[in-house]
Amino acid sequence: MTDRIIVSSAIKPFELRLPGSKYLANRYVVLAAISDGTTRLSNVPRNDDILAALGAIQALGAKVEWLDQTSVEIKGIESFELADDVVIDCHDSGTLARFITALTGLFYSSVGHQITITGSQQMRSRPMQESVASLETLGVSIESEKGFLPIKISGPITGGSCELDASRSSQFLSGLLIACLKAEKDTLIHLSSDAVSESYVELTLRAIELFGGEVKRINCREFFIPGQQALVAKDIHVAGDVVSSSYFLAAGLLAESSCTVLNYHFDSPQGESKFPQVLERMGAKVYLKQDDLKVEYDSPLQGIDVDMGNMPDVVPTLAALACFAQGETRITNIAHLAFKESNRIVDLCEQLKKLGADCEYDESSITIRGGKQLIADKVSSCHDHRLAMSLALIGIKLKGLTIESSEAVAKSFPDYWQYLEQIGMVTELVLERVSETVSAEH
Ligand SMILES: O=C(O)C1=C[C@@H](OP(=O)(O)O)[C@@H](O)[C@H](O)C1
Ligand SMILES: C=C(OP(=O)(O)O)C(=O)O
Repeated sequence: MTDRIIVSSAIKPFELRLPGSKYLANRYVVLAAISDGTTRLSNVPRNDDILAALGAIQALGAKVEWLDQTSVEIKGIESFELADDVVIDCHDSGTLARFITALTGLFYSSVGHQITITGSQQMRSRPMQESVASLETLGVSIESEKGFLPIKISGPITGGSCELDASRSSQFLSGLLIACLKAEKDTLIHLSSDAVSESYVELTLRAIELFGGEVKRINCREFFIPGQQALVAKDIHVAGDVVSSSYFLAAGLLAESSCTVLNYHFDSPQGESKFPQVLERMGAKVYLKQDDLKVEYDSPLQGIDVDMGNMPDVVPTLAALACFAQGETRITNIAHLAFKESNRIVDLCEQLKKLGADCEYDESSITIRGGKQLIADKVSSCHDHRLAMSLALIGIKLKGLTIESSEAVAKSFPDYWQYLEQIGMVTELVLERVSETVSAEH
């Protein structure tokens, strides 16, 4: 556990290019694993989630080779017949857990080999029941304790039709859409209610299309997936991560300066790619310059009422900004944030309150009244990378703020603190705590 203190901040107008999108990389990695031939991915974010995803497909028989720091070659899996027992560790990645659980449903064994899927303690308490139930309907055998990881799984996915509940996470649907491309027969998925984070389903459908796969979206609740499809390996440059961009756009505004993100992924279907429009509503000036995005401070930010159902991962970024906006910010339609790495409604607000923020919440919304004088104190990331990165932004206005468990950023953005340094923030590890831990261990 490492505490990090925000020592100082002197942010001038800056520009930067962000690492590749973990959202796209997660999809490309699993699709490459079930494609014929060798996929080459460049601009791959080398974070804990993506390293775990590459480890997972490797355990299933894909060949993975790094060509340089950010380029990787993936040769697809040749046989879905298990030659041995396999254990897959998803670490903290919800996306991987849901995608790989569906994918491993394709594997079978005539001699009783099984795949065990596990994850960190945090991941073992996040929902998996929906994936388990729909896979069982499609012919897969699963052993688990009430549907949580670790689970033992043996396929194959025969296909047919299934109901799926995607009201807590769209990842259950995305995983199933990908895996069923290779099912023995055609599959019809019927959603029992609308999917949350719906834009991520579109992200998945686009990625499937890129690899030559076909899914027919009959209507917003029904998907038809022809079985036994042959996917084609691709060469892909992974576009920049729109959620990682949000921290720097917010940093520029808090510093009353400007941020230019080079090669911003404007045409991404991911909801969070529209975060600049939210900032514009708060009073920021937003410019599109060919492939680049510039967000500039103009006048004090204003609180807004905003439905963030399709932008779940930038809610903590918005909450940090809202603390310094004039008036009230109401963030609605976010009940599914309770099932992230932390409970991003309760945990986020409780940390903000520690600093004296005027913040309240219920099961599907957060309200923050900005402009309250905050006190530099210790807040915890609750081992949630997005809380660590967003809470650190408050340090731009509040020197001496300390983030406990700051190492959580490794999940999606291991170089985050170095990036902050590049734009003019000085942060330091609080060594006392590290030595306390060491002496406590001896
Ligand atoms: O499919 C994906 O890549 C993701 C979907 C979203 O999750 P939910 O659908 O659970 O909201 C998002 O919050 C998560 O970070 C990544
Ligand atoms: C929720 C997230 O990821 P996952 O669900 O894949 O753990 C995230 O990156 O904010």
